[in-house]
Amino acid sequence: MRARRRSFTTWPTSRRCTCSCPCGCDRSAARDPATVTDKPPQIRIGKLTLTNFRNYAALTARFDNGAVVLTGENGAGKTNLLEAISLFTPGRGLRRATYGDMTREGAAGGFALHAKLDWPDGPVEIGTGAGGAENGEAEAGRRVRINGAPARSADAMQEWLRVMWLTPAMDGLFTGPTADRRRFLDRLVLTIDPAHGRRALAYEKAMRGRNRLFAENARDRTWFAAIEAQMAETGTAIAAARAEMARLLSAMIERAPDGDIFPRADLALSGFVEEMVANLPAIEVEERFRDRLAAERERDRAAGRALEGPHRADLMVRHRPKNMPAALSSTGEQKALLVGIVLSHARLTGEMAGIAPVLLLDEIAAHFDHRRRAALFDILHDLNGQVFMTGTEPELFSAIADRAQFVSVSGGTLTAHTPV
Ligand SMILES: Nc1ncnc2c1ncn2[C@@H]1O[C@H](COP(=O)(O)OP(=O)(O)OP(=O)(O)O)[C@@H](O)[C@H]1O
Repeated sequence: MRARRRSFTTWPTSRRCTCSCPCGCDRSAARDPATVTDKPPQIRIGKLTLTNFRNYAALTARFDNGAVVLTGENGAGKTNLLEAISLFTPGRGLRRATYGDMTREGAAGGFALHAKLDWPDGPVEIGTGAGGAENGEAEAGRRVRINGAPARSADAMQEWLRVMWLTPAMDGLFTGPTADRRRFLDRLVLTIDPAHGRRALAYEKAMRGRNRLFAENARDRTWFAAIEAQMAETGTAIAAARAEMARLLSAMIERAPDGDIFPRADLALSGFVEEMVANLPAIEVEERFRDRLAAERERDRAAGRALEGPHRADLMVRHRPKNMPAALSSTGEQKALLVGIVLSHARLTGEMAGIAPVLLLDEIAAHFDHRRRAALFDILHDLNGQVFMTGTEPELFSAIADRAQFVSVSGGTLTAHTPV
């Protein structure tokens, strides 16, 4: 299978993704073009194994359908299962918890997760795990294996699987702190462009270095200039990637066939660097950002941190039909808006990464009436990606009774059951 690839065209060539992934770089030459279809292929998690993860001591689950409905009482372990799947991407998963918290209470040695992916040209095995701190040592970091061989970083998983999620904790995204929207935006970027995580880490490292110099009351101009050049370079790349994502996603939202069910969103970015990126070549943005950091060094010294930069950017969303900020929309409208963004992003991922993403939709059905639920299930089916949905009552999913695998979750075990 040859992954269909498109690159983020506005980035400077030197900052384009250079990893071996299907996001716009040189991967997949060995794949068979004969299997290319109009829709991106569904990459399905066929088998999932959890060891000492949250309330699962040892679980092996098999999924034989593109739509999986997980139902069970509160506290049964539905979200824990989604969280486990969200760890087949870089980062700390959908709860952003510590590895210690993810490890089953009382278990020594951390947790382990394993997924067998059904790729069109054969199975791919991904294993990941973390934790296992002993004698008060720092928690051990994340380990990743692909087809049995250790991977250099968690980024490697993105070559084989793209995962995006929507959880009830994100219901307040438009009204909550800027940091949550920024994180959401970065997750949207990362799902399509695996290099984004490395850029963010490099920027944060440089910024922490500068903050440390402030804390030590250092005044070495050469040292500051070197760190600020790093911040400017990586910060501009971050802002450019975000701006490109906003542009591509907006174009996809425009094309969305379901705009009347899930209202179209207008997206914009605010932030010192993000706003420059929209109007100037990257090289000039980088220079201006570097100059600004130097010029505002004393202001930042007084604050103990950088007061401007991509770490302060915001994603601004408007409800187009209502022509008002998303934050002023009703709870249901905000949820519909967010679902619309995630669906358009899933389409974009399919087009750009060449594989349909796995979607994790926690308690997705609860907010919507029957008509919207039925429409959502049709759209998800059409997207062709594997989707895991949770809910306390199977009745909420009656509209896909004949198209989904229904699984009942209880106390760390899974049982297949017949839909109602
Ligand atoms: N590290 C851990 N070890 C053991 N159990 C844990 C751990 N972390 C969380 N749990 C337990 O996992 C259980 C299931 O949580 P989960 O959030 O998956 O439930 P849920 O089925 O999604 O429920 P709800 O419908 O209320 O959202 C909780 O009872 C919680 O106490």
